[in-house]
Amino acid sequence: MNSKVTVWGNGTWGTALAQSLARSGHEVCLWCFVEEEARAINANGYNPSYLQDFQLSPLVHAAHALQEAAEFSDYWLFVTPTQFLRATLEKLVPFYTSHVEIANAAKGVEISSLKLISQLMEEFFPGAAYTALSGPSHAEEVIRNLPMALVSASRNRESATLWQKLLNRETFRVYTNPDVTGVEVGGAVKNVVAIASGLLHSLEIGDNATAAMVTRGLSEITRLGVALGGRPQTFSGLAGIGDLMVTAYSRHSRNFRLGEMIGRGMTLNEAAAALGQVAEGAYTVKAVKKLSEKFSVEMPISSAVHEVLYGRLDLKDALQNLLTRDPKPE
Ligand SMILES: NC(=O)C1=CN([C@@H]2O[C@H](COP(=O)(O)OP(=O)(O)OC[C@H]3O[C@@H](n4cnc5c(N)ncnc54)[C@H](O)[C@@H]3O)[C@@H](O)[C@H]2O)C=CC1
Ligand SMILES: O=C(CO)COP(=O)(O)O
Repeated sequence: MNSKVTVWGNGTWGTALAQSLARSGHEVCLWCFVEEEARAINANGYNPSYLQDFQLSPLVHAAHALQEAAEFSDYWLFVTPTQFLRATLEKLVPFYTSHVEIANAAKGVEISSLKLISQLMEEFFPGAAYTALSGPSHAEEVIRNLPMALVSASRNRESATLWQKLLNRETFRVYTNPDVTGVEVGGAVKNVVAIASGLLHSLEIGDNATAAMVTRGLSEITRLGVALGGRPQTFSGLAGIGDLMVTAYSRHSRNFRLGEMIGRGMTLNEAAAALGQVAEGAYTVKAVKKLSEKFSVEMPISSAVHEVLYGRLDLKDALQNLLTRDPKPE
């Protein structure tokens, strides 16, 4: 089926997803927060700000006007950074109709409300069909059409299957999953562990230490996910360990690179500016800290990342604290 899809967000991931949808023959309206970027994409056929080296399919066109993008299609795919999503959704309420199928491919937890993205969508579009798309998927590889796989998670099987059909191709494999909460927690919190991985990398303390930290990181992601209602098995799937691996071990990862830069001496603000792209883990960690307190979930790695980024704890002291915790069963 060839359809029309609106992609809300022309950052690195939105641009790669738009191109991927066009490769499957879908017509795409790529909504741009910045008006000049929409103009430049339509004039030159590539995104001047993200993935500049890649010519976009003629099936992709850009729009800045919310109404134009909203009325273009009944398939709305959000790729807006999480902390900006509320302001975007507020403006879209007047254009929403019950025909619209909503999907989201951004990863994070809203700091102000501690809501997952599915809960934010429910706040603005009560009862809407909603699907979370998540898994190991660096945009830099997707835009080059290299093979990957992700999860289409919805409580409504028809919606999960609909997005699977829209997106699935040989190089873009899509698996359905009913566990929206688990998939969203996995995608959001792995970014915090990826920052920890970058921090450890800067200390050059070895692969063993990173493997141990990432594995214990998966434990705390799972603990939080299950406390919020997710299924344990989701965390051993693509949206759990799969995404954790690709983010904690890849040079493409914004979160890994942010952690590495901070570990080498930059402040958070300096590292974020040098990155020039969103590293969601730096925001999600604030929400995770509050959630872990609210649900009494022990999350020592996330807590250490929070202290290093926002507290006064030196990285080496944070590591020392982790290494000297009381021994316990796995
Ligand atoms: N880059 C990647 O490979 C992947 C990213 N993601 C997730 O996708 C989401 C977007 O990430 P990227 O595309 O990498 O970000 P990016 O940093 O490349 O782009 C950020 C986008 O946000 C827009 N923006 C800036 N201020 C805004 C505002 N106030 N309101 C609305 N939009 C605003 C920018 O114009 C730009 O389009 C994040 O949640 C990220 O975790 C998920 C999978 C892969
Ligand atoms: O979510 C991602 C890959 O699946 C991208 O992670 P980064 O934002 O750290 O690059």
